[in-house]
Amino acid sequence: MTESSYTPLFETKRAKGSLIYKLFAISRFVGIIFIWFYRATHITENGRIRPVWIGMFGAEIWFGFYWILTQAVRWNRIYRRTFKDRLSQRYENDLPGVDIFVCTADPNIEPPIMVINTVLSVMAYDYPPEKLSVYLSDDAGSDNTFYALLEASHFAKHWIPYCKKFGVEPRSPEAHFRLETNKLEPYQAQHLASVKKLYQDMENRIELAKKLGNFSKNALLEHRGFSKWDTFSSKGDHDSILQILIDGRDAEAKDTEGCRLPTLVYLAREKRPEHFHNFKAGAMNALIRVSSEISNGPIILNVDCDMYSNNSHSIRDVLCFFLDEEKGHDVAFVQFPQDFHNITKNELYGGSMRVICEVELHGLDGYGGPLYIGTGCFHRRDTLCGRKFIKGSKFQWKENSVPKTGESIAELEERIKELASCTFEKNTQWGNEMGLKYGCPVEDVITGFSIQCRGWKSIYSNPERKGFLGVSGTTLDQTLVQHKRWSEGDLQIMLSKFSPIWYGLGKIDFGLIMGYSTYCLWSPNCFATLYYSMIPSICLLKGVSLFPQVSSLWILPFAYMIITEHAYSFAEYLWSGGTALGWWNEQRIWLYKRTSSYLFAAIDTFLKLVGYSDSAFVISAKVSDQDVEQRYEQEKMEFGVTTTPFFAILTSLAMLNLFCFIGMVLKVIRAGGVEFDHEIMALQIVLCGVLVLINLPLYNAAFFRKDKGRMPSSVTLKSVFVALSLCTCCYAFL
Ligand SMILES: O=c1ccn([C@@H]2O[C@H](COP(=O)(O)OP(=O)(O)O[C@H]3O[C@H](CO)[C@@H](O)[C@H](O)[C@H]3O)[C@@H](O)[C@H]2O)c(=O)[nH]1
Ligand SMILES: [Mn+2]
Repeated sequence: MTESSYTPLFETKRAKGSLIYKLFAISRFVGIIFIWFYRATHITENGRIRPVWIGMFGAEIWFGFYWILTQAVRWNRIYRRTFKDRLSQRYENDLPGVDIFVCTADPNIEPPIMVINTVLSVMAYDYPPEKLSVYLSDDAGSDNTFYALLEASHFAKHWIPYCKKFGVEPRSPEAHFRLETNKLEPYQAQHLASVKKLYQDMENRIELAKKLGNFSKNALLEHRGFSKWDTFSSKGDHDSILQILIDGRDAEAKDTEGCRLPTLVYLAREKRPEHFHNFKAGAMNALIRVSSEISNGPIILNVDCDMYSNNSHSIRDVLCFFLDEEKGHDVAFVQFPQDFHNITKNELYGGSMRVICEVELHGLDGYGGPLYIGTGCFHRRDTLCGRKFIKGSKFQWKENSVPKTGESIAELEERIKELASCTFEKNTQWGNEMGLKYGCPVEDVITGFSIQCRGWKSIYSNPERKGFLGVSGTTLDQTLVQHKRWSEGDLQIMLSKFSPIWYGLGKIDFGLIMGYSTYCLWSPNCFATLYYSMIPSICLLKGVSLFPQVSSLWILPFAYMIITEHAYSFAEYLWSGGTALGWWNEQRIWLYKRTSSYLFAAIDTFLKLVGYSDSAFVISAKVSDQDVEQRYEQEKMEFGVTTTPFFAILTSLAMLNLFCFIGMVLKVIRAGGVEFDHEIMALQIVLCGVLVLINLPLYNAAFFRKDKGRMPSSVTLKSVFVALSLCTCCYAFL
């Protein structure tokens, strides 16, 4: 193709209305300055500094500063559109190989049947099968998962042709079977029935094998793979197990229609108690090396085991970015949003992260690209392995290929198994300059950031039809645990050598630095939020005023900030596709995350800094009991666990606000309204009142509910005690 006839493979559009938004933001900035000015000039009373006011000032400085950071992701939003027909015209016969990595780590939390649904969905991409290779990393080294994958390798021979023949979406069997099927043509209905029957038989066999703890004689005889478990002692202590279940290069590997099949590989990297395994990052790096000897696809897609492909065209979408002749050369990775198939209408736990996906990531894209968020992300293999971007360089897609060695599959497996051993990375740059970085609970974010600092861009791909759908947490505890891991990991990045501020400066756009900082500073939000949700309420009880009185002009900036904050976030939430009640729920979960997850994340990060604690990767639950599931569907908040420290804090705070509010009301009644000055207390009454309102589901769970999801009475008792003591102490000393 000549330069002049260049037609792009994708287009980029800027969001409309950004001027209006900028004016609005400036007016809010002025509001912040007024509030700061008010605090600074009113902090003394009769020549003495009011200590409680210092805290208020501190909190307001933090909130103002943090709000400024969050502006970057709203200034400059962009949207992408791809032209897949042009891609086919130009590259159909030269498409690059794509290696797909699926990670799993625990067959109880992540049932094998769910894992293989994800695997099958990515095997059925609309892409030449001989260029597709799917790798499953199993950090549990579970023979159940292996067995399920073996079953999937057979079922794929029926499933893939079915998908392609009828062009079905999505291509995860379970998700497809969930769809309405009564409108199907008889011809497809017949095929569907038979493929469904095969699926159910397979599912039964997998279930049965798990129950009995052994595998059908056929499977054992047929597959030498099971012998690898002979030396297996536990999930943390075993040899590498590498099995090529379908060899895509083998001309015999065909589906029922005679078409080639994608390569399918099972890998359980070696684990030994004396070698730290680095969680998912370790698994990914082992996969990068092992795959480089089998298929060596220049593009790598990484998905969590619950994130099935919901759109069979995603690979083609992504290639429009990578292969664009003008703008594709510096693209390191293409990130899809994290979407979920089990979100309820008013998402009680804010699970969809709506505003992040629909607004903020588009904003980051405007400054050089979104974060790598660990799943639904396509990488350029070379970049992931540490290659720098050199300005002006153009990438040759055909470079990567695996030399033909003529070995048998078994010989190949035996030779490259070494790449997944515990000692392989010793004295290498893996986990550091090469592959995913180690030592951070959000390996994804820090890895993506360092790639961007090497001069690469990333792209946010958020087409109408969602690319991937996973499982969102179905209990409050799960949500808080997950956010603790994220906010802790992000804060660690902020304090590490790879801090967006000092490491990123000069390497990436300043807007992107601000964007990263909003996430990396999630956790420190806990302090200002805790202060603001406790002290004004206690002062209300005591009759100490912390805000300007209603008749003063100083009330204006406060009123303006409070009203615009909520009105804007409400509008933004609705634009992003949410419901009004969903927004209200979002406010609650915002408060809960900030006062529990973020607090523990900050404490643990501090302990880690002084060498007292190690951060772990607590795997998010993907299945739950039926009654828990039912309450989730009904959007009833789930509190029924005693073992979590989160609830004690949340309940204590809720009780504290309840007591302060009731105390205030009693005082007013007793004094007949004489001694109580509503004028100077108005904002505190509103604040405390809203905190009580937002906690209604919690009081309900603590005092009225009878089901298993209610607040354990031990937690309620403890919290009432803590709240009462806090009220009394503060009352005495403030
Ligand atoms: O030792 C481990 C731990 C986890 N995983 C896998 O990592 C994935 C993500 O784990 P999950 O518990 O589902 O975490 P989430 O909180 O849902 O994960 C988000 O956040 C993580 C970083 O904290 C990223 O790694 C994920 O990709 C991203 O989806 C799953 O497929 C796990 O099987 C491993 O392979 N090995
Ligand atoms: Mn997950």
